[in-house]
Amino acid sequence: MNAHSLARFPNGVYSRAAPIRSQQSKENSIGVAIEGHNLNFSFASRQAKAVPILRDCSLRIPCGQFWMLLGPNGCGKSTLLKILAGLLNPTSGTLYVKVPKTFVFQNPDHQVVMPTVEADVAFGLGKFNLTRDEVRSRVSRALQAVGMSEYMQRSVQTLSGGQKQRVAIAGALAEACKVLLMDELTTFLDESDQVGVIKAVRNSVYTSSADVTALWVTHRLEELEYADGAIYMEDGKVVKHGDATSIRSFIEARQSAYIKQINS
Ligand SMILES: Nc1ncnc2c1ncn2[C@@H]1O[C@H](COP(=O)(O)OP(=O)(O)OP(=O)(O)O)[C@@H](O)[C@H]1O
Repeated sequence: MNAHSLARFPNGVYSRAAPIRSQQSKENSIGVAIEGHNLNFSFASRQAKAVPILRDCSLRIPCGQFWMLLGPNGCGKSTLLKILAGLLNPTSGTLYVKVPKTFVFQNPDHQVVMPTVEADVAFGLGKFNLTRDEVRSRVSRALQAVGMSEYMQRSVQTLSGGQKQRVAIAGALAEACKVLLMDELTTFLDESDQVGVIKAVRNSVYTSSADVTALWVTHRLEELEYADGAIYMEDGKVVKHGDATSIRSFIEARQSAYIKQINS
């Protein structure tokens, strides 16, 4: 079994992620963590008709950066993220995602499964044949990256939602994950936990020697201040793709045009 195809699933165990059956790019461009071209995805309706969800989505995210994926409800953000994670297969298109990759679930209780923080972060390391010292060292570096070093011996039941999210991210980092895919992690968190998680991700990307890349789905425009780049989707399509500042201006202009339109 390829350890890199493993993802933690809601049943509380590691399971094999669905393989990406789309054609992988032949040249995995150096310096690129995620690259997709003309990705399409449809669900089958009850009448067995294909309902298009993603249409010709193309994106390119460089290694070692923190990117965000934004767009209105139902535009296809989670579907695209699941395709990048290998949890769904695109109907057509080409895709390259660096491995190991980890999909971090919105509800940390689906991912943080061991009794203590230390045991949970070490949970996925069994398959690597590491010495006890190597395991300790990986766990300690991962917890440091997410600002949770002092929680090593804590029971996970005593952690807040945001702290659990950070432990889930540390688990991925300990396994030398290269791409973190995160779906609206801050939705159910209070403001200080939200900032804690987002800073932990940013710190993991910037301080890691392993060239970690993160893609973060969010509804919150203000979170763009932490991002290097962003992708904006509408109605199953990637409408704009670029640096975080220009995407923010683009979305604000679109929102004010919409408000003018409904007020006129
Ligand atoms: N299993 C499914 N069967 C049929 N349609 C689905 C399924 N899952 C999602 N969809 C539809 O696909 C579209 C995109 O959903 P998706 O969850 O990707 O959007 P989203 O942008 O992440 O939305 P939100 O911001 O509300 O979480 C929506 O219209 C949704 O109803």
